[in-house]
Amino acid sequence: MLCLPNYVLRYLSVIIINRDLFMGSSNNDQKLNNTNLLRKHTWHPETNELKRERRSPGLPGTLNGTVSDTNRSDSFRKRNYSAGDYVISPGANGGEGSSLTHSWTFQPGRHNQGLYSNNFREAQRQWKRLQEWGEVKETKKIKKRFDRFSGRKFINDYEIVSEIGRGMHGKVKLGREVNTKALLAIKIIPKTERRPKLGRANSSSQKEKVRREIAILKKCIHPNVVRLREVIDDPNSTKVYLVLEYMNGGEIQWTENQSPLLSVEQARQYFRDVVCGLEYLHYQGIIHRDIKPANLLLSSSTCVKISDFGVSYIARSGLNEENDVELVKTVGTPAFFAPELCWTDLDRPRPKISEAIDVWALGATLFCLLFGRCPFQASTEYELFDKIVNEPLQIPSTPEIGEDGHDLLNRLLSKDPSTRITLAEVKRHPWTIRDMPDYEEWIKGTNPEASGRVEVSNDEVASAVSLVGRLRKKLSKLFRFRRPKTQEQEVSSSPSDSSFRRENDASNSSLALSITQLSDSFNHMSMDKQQRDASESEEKSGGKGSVEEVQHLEKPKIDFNWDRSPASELSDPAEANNEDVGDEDDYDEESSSEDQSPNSSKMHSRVADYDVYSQASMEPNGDPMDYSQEVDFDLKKDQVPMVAWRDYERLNKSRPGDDPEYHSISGFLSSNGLPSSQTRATPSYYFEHPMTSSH
Ligand SMILES: Nc1ncnc2c1ncn2[C@@H]1O[C@H](COP(=O)(O)OP(=O)(O)OP(=O)(O)O)[C@@H](O)[C@H]1O
Repeated sequence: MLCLPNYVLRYLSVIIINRDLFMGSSNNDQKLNNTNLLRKHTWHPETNELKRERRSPGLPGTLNGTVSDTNRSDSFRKRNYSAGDYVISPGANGGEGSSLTHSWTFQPGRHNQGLYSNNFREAQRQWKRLQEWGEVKETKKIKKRFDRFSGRKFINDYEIVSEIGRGMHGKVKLGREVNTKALLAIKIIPKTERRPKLGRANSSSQKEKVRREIAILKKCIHPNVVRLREVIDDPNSTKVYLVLEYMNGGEIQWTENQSPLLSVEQARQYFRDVVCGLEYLHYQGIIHRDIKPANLLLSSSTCVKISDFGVSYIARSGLNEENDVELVKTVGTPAFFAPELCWTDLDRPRPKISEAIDVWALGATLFCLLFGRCPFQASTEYELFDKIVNEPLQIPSTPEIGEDGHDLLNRLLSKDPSTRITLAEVKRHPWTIRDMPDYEEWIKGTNPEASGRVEVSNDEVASAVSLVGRLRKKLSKLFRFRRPKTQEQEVSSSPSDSSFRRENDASNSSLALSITQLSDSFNHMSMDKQQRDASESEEKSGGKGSVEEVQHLEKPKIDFNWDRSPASELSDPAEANNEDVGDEDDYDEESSSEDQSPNSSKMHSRVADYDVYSQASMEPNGDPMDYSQEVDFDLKKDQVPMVAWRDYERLNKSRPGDDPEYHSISGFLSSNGLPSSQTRATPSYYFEHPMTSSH
């Protein structure tokens, strides 16, 4: 009989089992299932469309049974529909309000190979490729470009493809390296918190967070730690750009209505990866302090990597010798806090805080992955802390994790950090190594000592990000909003104005104007609202004081100064179609290095951008729109209608109803014939339109 090697047999069985995936099927239902089986899908409420999600398929074979969906609520639909790693769309067979019932039995597919044969080797192969990146690249200059014909946006060597997600402090974009076409994640973090909000870190802690994250990522190079490729930190920019390895599986999806989404085998596999990453970090003297499923990202080979080092602790002289007060700070996520962090008992000494807090959080994370809920739950933080410290751990009976599973969880979630299991012990625990063909090889291959120790010094943390000087910030704002001089502005002066002059160059009259112009611009932005408020308060008070306020806020005259076409301004002909642009939403915050010259004609287009936004983009109630989160890029003169159109569409969508203002814009743009990126109307057309010029 013909003897075939094991791997060939495995591939053959995968092909036979999944023949419909490979050969197609005439049955529509089957096709639907197959499509859904290949990728996780997300329902997009705005378009009522199913879209393929960035997340890679997980490990088939995790769910046997029926998944049904019958007239689920809207809020439920907005979340991903998940069934194991597969998603059923409510819109797939009929759109809004339809019901859909599907059942199937999963079969092991090609993605389960890693699971049974240990994905460690694949992860290592992938890791080798990443190592070709070498040292983290540090770039001190940022150049942003927008190709108006294709609508493509670029930051240095990367094209911005889409947005992956947003965190508390920044956002993450999917980027594509222009030369290699490799996908990367670009994390954009403000160097300082712009508008500190209640419950948000203040400016200095934000700076510290960014610095720590960069300093750690620069040094920590490990297959289970998200890899940093480049830091783009332009001193003239208020943001820092971290170019990271793209984790196309996204965050681990582990729960739906408090039910687990992962099989025990998947949870175990992910757990092993986190143990390796964490062991490496501890070896390097780093306590992560925020281990939880949301900070664990999946790569294409379903290898899990630790991310988000914003609250990590960096020991100066090895973890064992430290007993820093810094460690006592309760940073991280309460549900994953170790008992020693929740200590409220004044009669008993608080146990020493060490890297064991990460081991607890790892236990809590494993609990989440296995059972779809946190080990301790409460409605208030106080109650939660009390439970974490005093309540015995209850391990659910399903799914069945065996005695060794119970033992491991009990030891990970030991209330006393001195008896808590260590990571070295975890790696040899029977539950961890179950199913591993050669666990000794794994333990040897993942020994952190092999990678050598790196040190992250305080100096490195302190110098991880260049700060934007106050002066620079002022200048960048000034040039962004600077508008052509008027006689009135020439003679105006204010205390801030003169102090600014003293600080810099008294002879520079154009700079002397700047603060007035700047504040004028800001006033202009909020003018309509203030006018309304002022007249309201005048009405209420019946007095005259508020009238002065209104007069003070008189609308500045719009004067476009676009003698030259943007393309002709570019010195490099190759760049003729690629204009320099601000970042997606940093339009009102920063300009790139080359825009700093007051003589730059790009500056004028920025002035125009501002005016366009302040005029064209009011909320229907008259409030100026907050473009800090919305603007995709700076406008140039012939893009104005296009952006306005897009805004119209967006507003109109989100506000159905009859708003004449927006319908008027719509009519105007449609009559212009090309309500798309091809529109070639100029801003003057736009402002001559009776509706828009009436503002
Ligand atoms: N390298 C990456 N590859 C793919 N997705 C990523 C990557 N880094 C972050 N993400 C995703 O981008 C989103 C935002 O990430 P970010 O770290 O800014 O937010 P966060 O995890 O909520 O952090 P924070 O606690 O700082 O707010 C998250 O959904 C995260 O999963």
